[in-house]
Amino acid sequence: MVFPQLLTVLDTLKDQAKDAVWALTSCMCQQSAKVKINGRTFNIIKVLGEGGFSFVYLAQDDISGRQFALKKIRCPTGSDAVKEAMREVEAYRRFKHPNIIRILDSAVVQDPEGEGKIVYLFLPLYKVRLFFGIRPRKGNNSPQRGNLQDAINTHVVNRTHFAEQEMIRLFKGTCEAVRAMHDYHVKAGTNLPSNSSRPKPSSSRSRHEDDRRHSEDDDEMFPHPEGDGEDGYSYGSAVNVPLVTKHRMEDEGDVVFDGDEEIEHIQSGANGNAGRNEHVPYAHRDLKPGNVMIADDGVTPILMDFGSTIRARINIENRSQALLQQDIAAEQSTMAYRAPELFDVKTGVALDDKVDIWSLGCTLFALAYSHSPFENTQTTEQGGSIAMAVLNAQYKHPNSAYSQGLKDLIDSMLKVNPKDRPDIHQVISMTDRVLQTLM
Ligand SMILES: Nc1ncnc2c1ncn2[C@@H]1O[C@H](COP(=O)(O)OP(=O)(O)OP(=O)(O)O)[C@@H](O)[C@H]1O
Repeated sequence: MVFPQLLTVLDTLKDQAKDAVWALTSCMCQQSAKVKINGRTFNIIKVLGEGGFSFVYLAQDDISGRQFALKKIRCPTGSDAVKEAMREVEAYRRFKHPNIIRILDSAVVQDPEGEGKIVYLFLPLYKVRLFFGIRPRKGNNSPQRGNLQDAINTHVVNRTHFAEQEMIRLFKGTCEAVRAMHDYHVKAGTNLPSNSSRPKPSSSRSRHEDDRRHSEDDDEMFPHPEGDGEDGYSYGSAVNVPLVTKHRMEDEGDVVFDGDEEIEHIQSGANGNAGRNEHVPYAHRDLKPGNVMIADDGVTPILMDFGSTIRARINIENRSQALLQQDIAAEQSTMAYRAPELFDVKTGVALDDKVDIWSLGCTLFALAYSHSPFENTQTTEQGGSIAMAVLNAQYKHPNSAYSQGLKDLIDSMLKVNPKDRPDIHQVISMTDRVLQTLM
């Protein structure tokens, strides 16, 4: 059955190409493309970024002039892509923290150019000041902007590097965002769906390809466009656009989109534990410099991109569950930052939030030395795979002026056995200690 899969790949590529051409032509012709959502018109000023399954645009409300980052996720017909996108929306809503990006609004519309749907996420805009992809040299008073990967790239081009204190502060803010996820609590007595109902993707298929195999029956899961009280944006009541379906999302924690087959309405206090909070850790699962924005103040890191976020604790009881988790990780977590236990998922173990600690170790290493510890290693340069380097924790610190405390902190997170890694609280304490030695 090569042909249906091939057609699906071609369809996905065609969709991506359409977005790219649209973005390019609107840029070159100096005229702004427009998108109409819920009766409101938004001018698309430019492309801010492109991910595996989405484009992020700078969009401006025609009437108020207010600007947003508008993330557009194309969801082909007959797929689970909408559910996946809604899971991302739900994750954005779930975590409220100064170092975590908040979602202002979301909408699901019929794709005017195809049979599928489009999920739009309205996010606060973080300004990126780039000159052909390169931020200006330090010393010209322009604050750090873009994401941490942009900052790393700028350092590479300018042959500079982060000052240790600055780097540690950015890292600590990122860790505090991660702590909010690992420490997530829900009201007692809630019925939490399991992660295990997720359909089995194949590592040889893209998310969209795989999605096509599932029936489209989840329109009622779409969210109601919502404003947020604290200077968030609201569509108001005008609804004269192809907003295909909408669904009121309850307050935080009430509706969960974790299982593909289930939406569970959580009943607080149902088992008599009302008043106590239950610890339900979430893992980001794709921590890397490219997923941490630097806020407009130039110093506050903001964690974003919750497309891979999942409840952290997953018991692996049999081989098929192990392969499923391996496939999900292969599809959704960036290889050079992915924990070893996700490359080779073992039966009879539990995956947990320590996968993020490994990625934090890789992230801090990348801030210090411009690349993940498992890129540009002797193993990979000699043709060995990143996976082999990761599974053996094969890396070494390049020569640098960074403190031994910083190097020890990185090493503590890059332990092959997750149990040997510190938890996020310990990482933050260790980070504080390194910071103190620098002041
Ligand atoms: N709020 C924002 N303000 C400014 N730029 C943003 C914003 N959100 C995203 N971007 C830009 O768009 C890029 C892609 O965003 P994001 O990581 O959310 O997309 P994605 O499709 O999930 O990506 P990936 O495939 O890497 O996981 C970011 O790296 C960033 O450069």
